[in-house]
Amino acid sequence: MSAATGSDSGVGAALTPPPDVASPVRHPDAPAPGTLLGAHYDQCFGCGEGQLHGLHLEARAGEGVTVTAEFTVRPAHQGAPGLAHGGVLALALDETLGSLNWLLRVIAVTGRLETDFVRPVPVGATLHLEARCTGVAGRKIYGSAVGRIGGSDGPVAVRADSVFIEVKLEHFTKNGRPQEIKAALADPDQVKVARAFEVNP
Ligand SMILES: CCCCCCCCCCCC(=O)SCCNC(=O)CCNC(=O)[C@H](O)C(C)(C)COP(=O)(O)OP(=O)(O)OC[C@H]1O[C@@H](n2cnc3c(N)ncnc32)[C@H](O)[C@@H]1OP(=O)(O)O
Repeated sequence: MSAATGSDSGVGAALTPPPDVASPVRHPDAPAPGTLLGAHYDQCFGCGEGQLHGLHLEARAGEGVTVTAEFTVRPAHQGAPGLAHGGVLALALDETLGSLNWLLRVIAVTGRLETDFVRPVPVGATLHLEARCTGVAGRKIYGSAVGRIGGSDGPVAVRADSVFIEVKLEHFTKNGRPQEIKAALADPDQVKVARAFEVNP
């Protein structure tokens, strides 16, 4: 069996929520609309301040189960001369969609991310992102996001649909490299963040 077909988990699964999908429920303890969410991990390439060339994406809680975020493209993020790499833009969408989990208070990882690149995004441009959870079906969390340039009401440059899959904290402690796991578990701020993601911490 090839790596690509590993467990066959989710292969071919649609990004369209099933008919029995439930509306997402904002957790009562979710950060208030307007709150800056902060990094879920200092070393995250999407949001961590500890990553020199990372995106340093800043996400903010919105109404319901929505978030907004901003990311300014730097020279380290280029694919073509003067233009953001598509993978970096997909990362920005992934990270913004992942931030929805702060509002659900669920730990989840990206299962599938489908991205449309609509306009080139130059170095120096700020990508204004908005994501919303479109439904929850069992462990599957559906979402959509767009990224605009030229302002928060500017034209759409990128968009994505996603399915995140809810996991337990053990997903990270069992699969991550021991030295980073040990450091994270020894950091009270990191443990606090992990608890903020979990229902009934
Ligand atoms: C400390 C700070 C914390 C907070 C940490 C937050 C981190 C956020 C980081 C940013 C986001 C990322 O980049 S996360 C990193 C990138 N992603 C990953 O590394 C994930 C790697 N994949 C996996 O580990 C696994 O495949 C899982 C966990 C996704 C699924 O495995 P599993 O747990 O065995 O689940 P399984 O039973 O197979 O499937 C459960 C249900 O989900 C569906 N499903 C499974 N995979 C997919 C898929 N790819 N696309 C669609 N649907 C899928 C199945 O059809 C099934 O639906 P049904 O039968 O129930 O209908």
